[in-house]
Amino acid sequence: MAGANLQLRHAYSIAQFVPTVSSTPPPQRVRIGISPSRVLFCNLRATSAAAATLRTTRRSVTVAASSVSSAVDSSPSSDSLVEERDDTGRIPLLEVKDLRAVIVESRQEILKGVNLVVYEGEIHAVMGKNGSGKSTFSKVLVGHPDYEVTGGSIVFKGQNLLDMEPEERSLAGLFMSFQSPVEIPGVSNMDFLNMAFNARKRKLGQPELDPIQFYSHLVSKLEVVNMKTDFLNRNVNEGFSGGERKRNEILQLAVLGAELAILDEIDSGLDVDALQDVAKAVNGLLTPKNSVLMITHYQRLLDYIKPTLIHIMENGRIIKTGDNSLAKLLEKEGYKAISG
Ligand SMILES: Nc1ncnc2c1ncn2[C@@H]1O[C@H](COP(=O)(O)OP(=O)(O)OP(=O)(O)O)[C@@H](O)[C@H]1O
Repeated sequence: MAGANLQLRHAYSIAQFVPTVSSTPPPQRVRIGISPSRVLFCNLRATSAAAATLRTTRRSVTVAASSVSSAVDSSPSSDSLVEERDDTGRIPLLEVKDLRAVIVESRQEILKGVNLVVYEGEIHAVMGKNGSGKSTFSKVLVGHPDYEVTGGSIVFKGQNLLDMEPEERSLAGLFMSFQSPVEIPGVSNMDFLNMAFNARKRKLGQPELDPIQFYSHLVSKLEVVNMKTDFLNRNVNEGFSGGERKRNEILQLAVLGAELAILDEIDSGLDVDALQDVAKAVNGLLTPKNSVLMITHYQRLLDYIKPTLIHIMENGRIIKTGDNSLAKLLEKEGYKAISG
């Protein structure tokens, strides 16, 4: 299929990025022509061609790579645990400072000053009531065109993320697993992953793998997520159960790698075995150099993927940060124990 244009009858999560398919509700089915050579990242699912049409969350104001001294909001309720964190000599992977963002169409402000610092090798969990802004925060990080950043800064590996297109963010090492991964009928999982993998290799100036070499690489990753090889021949996410889609997302992460993996509710819809498999896979991908930012509603995920810090988001801000005891408190007493 090399050289042939693929007609992706259902764009992958491009459906969540391409503005021509506007934001309400995010369509699951769009028609888009895409060349294999242009599939740069299956994580952001933005092609070079598609990305050119994206409205980005780029901000006109130049943002200096300013330091963010605390991982928490300046709110008095911030947890002392973070303030006491010894950051000496540590390299921040992600620094978010006073981030504000609105929905492009309605101009409604959703993020109202988010502060967060993630260091290399850390796992951060973001929790919070429905509608508090968790998914919006993660989508703004990857450059979702539904949102416009109106203030603050995001620095990733010392670079101003807000000056980067979604696909550049992906190349820089951001991966996002969406709550509802979409289908791409007509494109096998194997081909899709191979194209995305090679596109990234090309960009990094590294040798590409031919289909046979790539298959060997992929099989080892399948084991990591406990997926059968049958899934490779099936079209991307087509007919996959909710749990299979989540595993497939983690397979993409395993294949492509990322310095910061943003996992939005990877635990939703998973049975206990699948949850353990996915958690094991995520843990297996962790190194002292890469980090995870995961959004979850439940303590059970945190039993398997132990977070360095847990942040509670409320009304578009992080109002509290703490350790695992925060999640346990939530599980026991609900958000009233935190937000009062
Ligand atoms: N594109 C959009 N169009 C309209 N409203 C939006 C859009 N994106 C976010 N919102 C609104 O912003 C608020 C925050 O949504 P978001 O999905 O970030 O919350 P959340 O904390 O992830 O919620 P949940 O836990 O239910 O997944 C919600 O009220 C939501 O309806």
